[in-house]
Amino acid sequence: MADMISQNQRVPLIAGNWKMNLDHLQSIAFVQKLAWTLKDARHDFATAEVAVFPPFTDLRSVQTLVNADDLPIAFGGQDLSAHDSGAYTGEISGAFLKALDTKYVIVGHSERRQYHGETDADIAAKVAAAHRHGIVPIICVGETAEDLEQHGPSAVPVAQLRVALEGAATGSDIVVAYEPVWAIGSGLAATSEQAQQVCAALRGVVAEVLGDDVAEATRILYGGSVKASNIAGFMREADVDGALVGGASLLLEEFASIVRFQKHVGT
Ligand SMILES: O=C[C@H](O)COP(=O)(O)O
Repeated sequence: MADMISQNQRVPLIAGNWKMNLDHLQSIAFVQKLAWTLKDARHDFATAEVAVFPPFTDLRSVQTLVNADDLPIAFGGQDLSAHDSGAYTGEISGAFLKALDTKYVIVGHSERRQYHGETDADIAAKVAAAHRHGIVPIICVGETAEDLEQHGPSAVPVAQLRVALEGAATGSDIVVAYEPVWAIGSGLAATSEQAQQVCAALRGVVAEVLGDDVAEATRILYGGSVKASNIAGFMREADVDGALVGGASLLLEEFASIVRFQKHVGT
């Protein structure tokens, strides 16, 4: 069946990373309004999956709401520990995230690399931890402005992904997010052509490490100053299967508009 899988069969994922914004009460209001807005707009969730990534302290509230109202919105953690339990003050285990029904976890976000000194090896260990607990890691990679100048657009993200995939368990799902650091929160998004070039190279790494079938089925997202006004260009690209959205994921109407831009699936 491998040759039957095409990029058109990858259901796009629009993921909203709230970073350190919205407390547990605000998270309930936001998710409820997002669900209403998408329902009013008759959003077809089969054509674009929606996920939010609240702070850890919000996850139980979001889970309770999503489960009680049976909302078609996935949620995940912004990070997890490489360890399963023990004396690791401040860390959150994949087991705890799984117990709250989290489907995804962001791993290796550039803010974790920059402010918490996470290395590629740490990130590989976190990918392994996510898979141990049945959580899909969204593996973030991306180059800084200096990397771009010195090595071009693909070299650093490709090298980062190669190491991160050392932690991936055979047969377990992954999502990759290409987030050029210079585009995050800067208002200066990559062009859709730049995103396509790097996402295609990243798909090549997935193929090399995990095989062609996995590469064909893996969603690769673009992140960095995504807005309702530029999502269409990214989604037209063959190797871009959605977006990891930061600032715009906190703006209800803006985020709903990004979600509603649908790539045609199964055509
Ligand atoms: O995780 C999301 C990214 O860091 C992108 O953030 P941004 O959309 O605010 O540029």
